[in-house]
Amino acid sequence: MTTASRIKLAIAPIAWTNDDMPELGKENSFEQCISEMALAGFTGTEIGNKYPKDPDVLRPYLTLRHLEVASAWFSAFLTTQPFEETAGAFIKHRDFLHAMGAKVIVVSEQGHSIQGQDLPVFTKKPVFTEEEWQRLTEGLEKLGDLAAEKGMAIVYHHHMGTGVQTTAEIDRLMAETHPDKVSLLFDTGHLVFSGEDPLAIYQAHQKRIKHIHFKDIREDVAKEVVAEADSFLTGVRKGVFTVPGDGMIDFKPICEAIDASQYEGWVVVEAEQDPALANPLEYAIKARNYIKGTWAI
Ligand SMILES: O=C1C[C@@H](O)[C@H](O)[C@@H](O)C1=O
Ligand SMILES: [Co+2]
Repeated sequence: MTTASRIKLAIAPIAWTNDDMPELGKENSFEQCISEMALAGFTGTEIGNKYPKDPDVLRPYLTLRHLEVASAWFSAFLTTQPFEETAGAFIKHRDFLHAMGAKVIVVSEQGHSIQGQDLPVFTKKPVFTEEEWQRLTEGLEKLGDLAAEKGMAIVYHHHMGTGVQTTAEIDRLMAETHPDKVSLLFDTGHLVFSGEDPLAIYQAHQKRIKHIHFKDIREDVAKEVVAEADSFLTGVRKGVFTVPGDGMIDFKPICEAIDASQYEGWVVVEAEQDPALANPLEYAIKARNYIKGTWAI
């Protein structure tokens, strides 16, 4: 199989309207966002806060633009709330994604997360206790069972400012969950921002990786976030993330590793930055051109 027949390219709406900071891009409409995704040459999208919540309303908007739903983010609170609360919200999210034809569900543990708080992201990230690790791994396996009821899989999103951010934390999560129940999302931007080696992580966990986010890092801004003890969201506002090809990450060896693993699924360009400073259509085209030039897709 060729790269182009194994991999589909999507883009996340977070560059147009930011769910973590809805004031960023509030002027950008839903239809502008999805039209510009299609115009830039993408065939998939994730879900943003301006998207219609009813699958029957959303579907025709996307079909008109030849866009599919790749997946969407789900915040779990397995370490801080009774399982039933996360499960109830998860089932609604799963059923929405299933109705939209998605195969994977992005899950991130937000119990104790500081990603939305005004705290230094490098020094105040949570570290789970043994009991929290157990609640997390058992809860994720149960979410994996719920996903499997619909023929879907959960893909865990390691993330800055959370209890699963570093290489050791990702390794532990993978070691302590069953491969048939919990898969992994590989996000280049979060790994490099955290100081991890994305290629090594890809190679270590390639059999578990079922969803990919491509974002690049502006190295000078990443250094400033450390030096000034900035929060995650301050880093985003300052422009730590950008599209592939516009930052410090060498995507060529990563694309080669993805090819070598015969990965089948979505690669989602996800580069949240202030749309008033980085025009979303311009950056979407920049990302599409860079990927075309680096990879045979
Ligand atoms: O996948 C993601 C979803 C966002 O809401 C998040 O904060 C971002 O950084 C990300 O990687
Ligand atoms: Co991501």
